[in-house]
Amino acid sequence: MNKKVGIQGIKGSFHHLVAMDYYHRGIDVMEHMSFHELAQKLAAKETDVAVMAIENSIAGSILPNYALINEYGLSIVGEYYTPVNMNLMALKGQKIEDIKKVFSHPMALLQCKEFFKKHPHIKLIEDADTAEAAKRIAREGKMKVAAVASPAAAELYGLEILAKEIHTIKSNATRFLILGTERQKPNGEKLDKASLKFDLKSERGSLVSVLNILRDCYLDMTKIQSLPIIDEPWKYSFFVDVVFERHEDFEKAIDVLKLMTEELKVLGVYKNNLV
Ligand SMILES: O=C(O)C(=O)C[C@]1(C(=O)O)C=C[C@@H](O)C=C1
Repeated sequence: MNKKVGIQGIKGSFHHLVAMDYYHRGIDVMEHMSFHELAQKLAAKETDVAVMAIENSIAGSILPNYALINEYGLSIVGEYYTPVNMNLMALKGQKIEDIKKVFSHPMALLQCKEFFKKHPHIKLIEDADTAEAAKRIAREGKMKVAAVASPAAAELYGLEILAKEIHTIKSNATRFLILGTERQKPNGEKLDKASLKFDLKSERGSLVSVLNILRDCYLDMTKIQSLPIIDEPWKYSFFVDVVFERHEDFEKAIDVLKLMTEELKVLGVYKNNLV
């Protein structure tokens, strides 16, 4: 039976392209129109795994997604980094000057801020998904509006690309997480990366003590993200990614961190895919 892979958005979205690249074949892609729905359906086991964008090299972290992973008790079983190519597309036969409104996912619009500064006559409107915006323009036959989406979306929904590669920096890339409901089982791959979540009191030196443990256990921190604990003002949760050579080092660090932090959770141990 095919694996049911949840994505945010529809076919032609960046999530869809990642699902295809990551799994190659043997999957049924399940479309969702929000990250919340994506997390909810995975937690309810209506899908087997989910692909979720977590960070873009221009636009930064998608903070609510950290909270969703935590809230729904999801497990990170893999990660995938991919170049992201943003394009302005509309019904055939128009020029940029004809376009009055552009629809796209807020993360996509953020990645093209510099381009739109040069076209101030265009109104930017946030949408649920890049590909869905493209599909809707095609379906409704709307002139004077455009979408920002992948070349695959232009092709799938029959739109013309008016301006290609409009993202601010050519090396634009997004990190995606592959999520499941259970910890990644040993699969022959070297699982050399982990994501942790813990809470800290705002006390002098509490964070630096944690960082010292990571160093002493030979863990290399690749990311740290804080998020407010909403019912305890001025207290924070920290989401930390680490890479390591030896699993024993990671286990040792966890044993110590359990004593030093509150609510320590291992969100996942998986293969480092950043090469
Ligand atoms: O709308 C899409 O196509 C998406 O897959 C969403 C999303 C995101 O959430 O960051 C994915 C990758 C790109 O960075 C822009 C948008």
